[in-house]
This record gives sequence, C-alpha cells and structure tokens, in this order.
Amino acid sequence: MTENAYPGLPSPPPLGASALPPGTYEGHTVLVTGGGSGLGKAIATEFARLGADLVIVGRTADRLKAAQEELGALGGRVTASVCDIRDPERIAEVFDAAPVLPDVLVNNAAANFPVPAEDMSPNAWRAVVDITLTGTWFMTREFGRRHLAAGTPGSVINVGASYAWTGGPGFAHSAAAKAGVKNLVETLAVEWAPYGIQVNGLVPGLFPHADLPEAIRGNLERTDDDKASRQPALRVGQARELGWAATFLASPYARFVSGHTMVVDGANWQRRNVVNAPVVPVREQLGRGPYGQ
Ligand SMILES: CCCCCCC/C=C/C(=O)SCCNC(=O)CCNC(=O)[C@H](O)C(C)(C)COP(=O)(O)OP(=O)(O)OC[C@H]1O[C@@H](n2cnc3c(N)ncnc32)[C@H](O)[C@@H]1OP(=O)(O)O
Ligand SMILES: NC(=O)C1=CN([C@@H]2O[C@H](COP(=O)(O)OP(=O)(O)OC[C@H]3O[C@@H](n4cnc5c(N)ncnc54)[C@H](OP(=O)(O)O)[C@@H]3O)[C@@H](O)[C@H]2O)C=CC1
Repeated sequence: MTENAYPGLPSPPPLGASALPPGTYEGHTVLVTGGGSGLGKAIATEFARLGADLVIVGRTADRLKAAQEELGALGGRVTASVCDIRDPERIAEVFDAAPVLPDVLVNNAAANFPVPAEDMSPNAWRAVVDITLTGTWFMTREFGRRHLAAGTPGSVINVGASYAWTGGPGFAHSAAAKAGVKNLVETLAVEWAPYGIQVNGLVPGLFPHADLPEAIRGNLERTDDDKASRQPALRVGQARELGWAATFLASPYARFVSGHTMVVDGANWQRRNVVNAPVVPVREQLGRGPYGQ
C-alpha cells in the first residue's frame, strides 16, 4: 500500500452501527437478488440488523444456504430461493412461495466480465444484458404488478454502475445494461408514484470483495496494486456503506425520494483532468494482441 500525505475521506463507523433507529424494518420483508454473496449479502445484512425479514435469490443453492445461515443469525426470518432472474415464470414462483409479498425489492444481481467490444460474442452480450437489464426488469415487473393488485406501497432499489453515465470501455455490454437499469428507475418512479411505489438507484464505486468472479477480480489485480491511492477518497468502499445507503433509500425517512440514483463512490466517477493519463487501448489493458491475429 502506498503511503499518502493526505488523509482522504474518513473511515466509516464500524460494522454493526446504523444511522436509522433500531427496528426500522421490523415487520417488513426485503427481497435481495444476488443476496447470497458480495454486495448483495452486505445490503441484506444491514436490512436484517434493522429487523427485516429477508428473501434472498440467486442461482447457486450452496451459496444461498450459507448466506441464509449467516443472515439468519441476525434474528429475522430468511427465505432462500434458487432462481435465475432471466426466467419470469420462476420469478413468479419465488413471489408465490415467499412468506409475504416483500415490501422492498433490491435488484442487486448482475453479470459482468471485461472484453474488448470487437471480441464480444452475441451470446456474451446476451448473457450480460439478459441478467443485468432484463432480469432486473422481470423482477421489478413482478413486484410492481403484485403491489398494484394489492394496493400496497413498496420500494425498489436498482443497483447500478457509474458507467451508465460515462460509458465503460472494456465493458460495453454491462455499461449499456446499467444505463438501461438507471433509465428504468426514472421511468418507473413516475409511473408508479401514484400507487405508492418508490423506485431508486444505488451505484457502488470500487468495492473489492472476496466473492467477485475471477474475470473481474483478475482485471482489478492486473490494473493496479494500490487501488486506494487512485481514488479521490484515498480508500475503497466498505460494503456496509452501500448497505447503509440502501436502508436509507427504502426507509420512511426517504419517502419523498424517488427516481433518484445515489452514487456511493467517494467522487471517483467525477474525476477529470484536462490532461489525462496516457491512453492505453482496451485490448492492451486486457493483455490481448491485435484484433484478428
Ligand atoms: C475496472 C474493474 C471493473 C469495474 C467493474 C465495475 C462495475 C460492475 C461490476 C459488476 O458487475 S461485478 C458483478 C459481476 N458478477 C457476475 O458477473 C456474477 C455472474 N456472472 C456469471 O454468471 C458469468 O460470469 C456470466 C458469463 C456473465 C453468465 O453466466 P452464464 O452461465 O449464463 O453464461 P456462459 O454460458 O458461461 O457464457 C455466456 C457467453 O459469455 C461468454 N463469456 C463468459 N465469460 C467471458 C469472458 N470472461 N470473456 C469473454 N466472454 C465471456 C461465454 O463464452 C459465452 O459466449 P459463447 O462462448 O457462447 O459465445
Ligand atoms: N463490486 C463492485 O466494485 C461493483 C459492483 N457493482 C454492482 O453491484 C452489484 C453486486 O455486485 P457484486 O456483489 O460485486 O458481484 P457478485 O458477483 O459478488 O454478485 C453477483 C450476485 O448476483 C447473483 N446472480 C448473478 N446472475 C444471476 C442470475 N442470472 N439470477 C440470479 N442471481 C444471479 C450471483 O449469484 P449466483 O452466481 O449464485 O447466481 C451473486 O450472488 C451488481 O449489480 C454489480 O454490477 C457495481 C459497481 C462496482
């Protein structure tokens, strides 16, 4: 780790702390896609600490089972449902099987790997867009329909990425999908506000963690040995900071916040210089030779 002369943004309060009153989510159920690992599990953890019951969804039964035990130790009821969010029929079954209609939906599951645009196969594009954008839409549609039919309020949080605004060289599929995810927030917030449904976005900056797939972790490890010194905050995000933002956005204290996407990245995505670092083509960044050879 490089020593830096500047303090950077302060460290957050410790794990277990919360700005919201204890019991804020007692009697409420929160469904988190991808809640069995990484940032989804961290978000689920903060809701559970505030009294929520959980429904966690993912494709891998073992991973969900382990998370169910870990999250259940926080006191609430945790239901784990194997589901590929690309499958709308299975999504309907998950809602049917849930103990109650969840009050909050966190669309956290996504797919991603770095690849130069010209190397990307049709199936690679489909895999990422179908999970990240279409899967988010299928989940949201089911949640919205059920609340509209029941006449009950709800809150949706779509987890995004800042290249929704900027473009994401090396991640054309994911950046396009996340732009769609952000746009859905803005459309649905207006369509569903009259029925009491809030729709917001939440964008993590750099939050490295052990559950990241090899393709993403390898890319991070290749690009830098000291990620903190390359962030304006001089540190990366702590997963609980994302969880706190999610619990605020879905809480009674944010009832007039809808159609908003909150970025939790220590201002990294705003970083600009008149003279930037030298351009390195994506192929070269990813260690690939000339196209077609
Ligand atoms: C600078 C650092 C990075 C900053 C990133 C910041 C923002 C975003 C971060 C994140 O989103 S992190 C979350 C990442 N998490 C995941 O991706 C978890 C889920 N991922 C997966 O399940 C797989 O990775 C998957 C490939 C996306 C989907 O799995 P599925 O089983 O449905 O597909 P496959 O049949 O395995 O593959 C489909 C298609 O895609 C091609 N492919 C897969 N991996 C790669 C790769 N690394 N590079 C290029 N192409 C890849 C695969 O070959 C298939 O295509 P065809 O061969 O059939 O043409
Ligand atoms: N980590 C970071 O620095 C950043 C993350 N993000 C975003 O944060 C969110 C969480 O990412 P992170 O925790 O890092 O990633 P992970 O890869 O650790 O988690 C992704 C989760 O989604 C689940 N998932 C993937 N595909 C599907 C599917 N088809 N159906 C159901 N569940 C699925 C995975 O479970 P399983 O494989 O078992 O299905 C896994 O639990 C994503 O939206 C990501 O784009 C954005 C910017 C930066």
